Amino acid sequence: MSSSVVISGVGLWTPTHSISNEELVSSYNAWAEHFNLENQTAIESGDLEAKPLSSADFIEKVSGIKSRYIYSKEGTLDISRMRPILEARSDEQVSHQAEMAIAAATAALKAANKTAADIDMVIVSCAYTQRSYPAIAIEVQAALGIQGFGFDMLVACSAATFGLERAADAIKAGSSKGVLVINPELTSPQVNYMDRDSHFIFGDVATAVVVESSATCQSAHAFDVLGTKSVTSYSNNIRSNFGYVTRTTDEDPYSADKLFHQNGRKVFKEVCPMAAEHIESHLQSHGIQVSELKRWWLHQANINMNLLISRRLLGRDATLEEAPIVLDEYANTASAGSIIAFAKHHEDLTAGDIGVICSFGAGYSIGSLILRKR
Ligand SMILES: CCCCCCCC(=O)SCCNC(=O)CCNC(=O)[C@H](O)C(C)(C)COP(=O)(O)OP(=O)(O)OC[C@H]1O[C@@H](n2cnc3c(N)ncnc32)[C@H](O)[C@@H]1OP(=O)(O)O
Repeated sequence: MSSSVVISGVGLWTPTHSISNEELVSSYNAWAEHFNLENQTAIESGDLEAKPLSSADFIEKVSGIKSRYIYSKEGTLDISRMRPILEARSDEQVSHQAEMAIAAATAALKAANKTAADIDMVIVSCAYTQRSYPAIAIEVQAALGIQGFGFDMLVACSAATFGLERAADAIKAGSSKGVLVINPELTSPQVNYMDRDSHFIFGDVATAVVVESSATCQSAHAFDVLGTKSVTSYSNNIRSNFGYVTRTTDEDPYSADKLFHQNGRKVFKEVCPMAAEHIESHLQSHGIQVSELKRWWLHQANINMNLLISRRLLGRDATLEEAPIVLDEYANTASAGSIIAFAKHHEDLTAGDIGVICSFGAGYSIGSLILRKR
């Protein structure tokens, strides 16, 4: 029998610190009230807009998010700062993002029953890297003692699925024996905790996946990769203008447009049908009916988006068993969300069960993998 591409292990690293909606809203509202008091005259004369108050009930109702993990909680809720404090590290120390990546990668290797010697390609794939070079992937490669090569790639919310497609292609082509795809999503430095409409959306986490050939697989919970599909379509509705060019344009590097910002309603309206059509056409191209799907490991941006996407395809709401939700605990973790759902909800499937991992978000970018339990 010919060999296939398999996902043989997944690892999840969760930060120890978390912030509940109530804590977050209490800090934001204290900051907003302080801002409004300090700027009372300008607000009363109409020169400045008052900062509106946030609400924990609103957040849970519109997003399904109850809490989020954060790499460093210190400073984030302090109304004189409103951003995390991360200690600066020397060139000789492991970088913050590599530390997260190594923890998730180590867990993935263990789950796959593999060691560093079985891997020859490391992809660090996420929404942001904390520096441009040397690549975080090469730092991780060195720390784990992997021979071969590594590189970073950025595709916002679809970084994990796009990275997995690159890995699957390398295994299929025979150019790699084992690939680690790692998603250290350190989102908190880019969250605008002073923006009522987006302060609640993101959390920090790291996930990692081992991709190899069925010929070398020694895992009890492996999945054949039946197909991969990636699509992008340019949109400004989710954007961050943060970048190395800012130094030369003399703009304020801390201004709101340099942080995550979005037109959430438009994203919701435009991305849901795109993601539903993407999943349907991907399944069709493999002769698989939507009704045959045992599990949907969907991107975790908003519970209502996930319900809408499954409803469009199933004609009813997917159950939590069919389409597990992790964003109540983790919030939106950019590309890692669908992989967290996979990490927490795959061991109960039986041989032959089919599931789909699907990401959707900034770019716009949509990526999917059809998996079958071995
Ligand atoms: C930092 C890391 C970045 C990672 C890379 C990027 C990865 C991604 O692509 S992730 C982003 C993907 N984006 C999405 O999936 C967004 C999809 N959209 C959504 O989830 C929703 O639109 C959501 C939750 C943002 C807002 O929900 P929605 O129902 O559309 O509310 P919205 O229209 O904004 O506001 C409704 C009302 O509540 C108010 N409101 C907004 N925020 C709040 C709040 N926190 N508290 C109270 N009221 C609020 C609004 O002002 C509005 O009032 P009005 O009706 O008077 O204008």
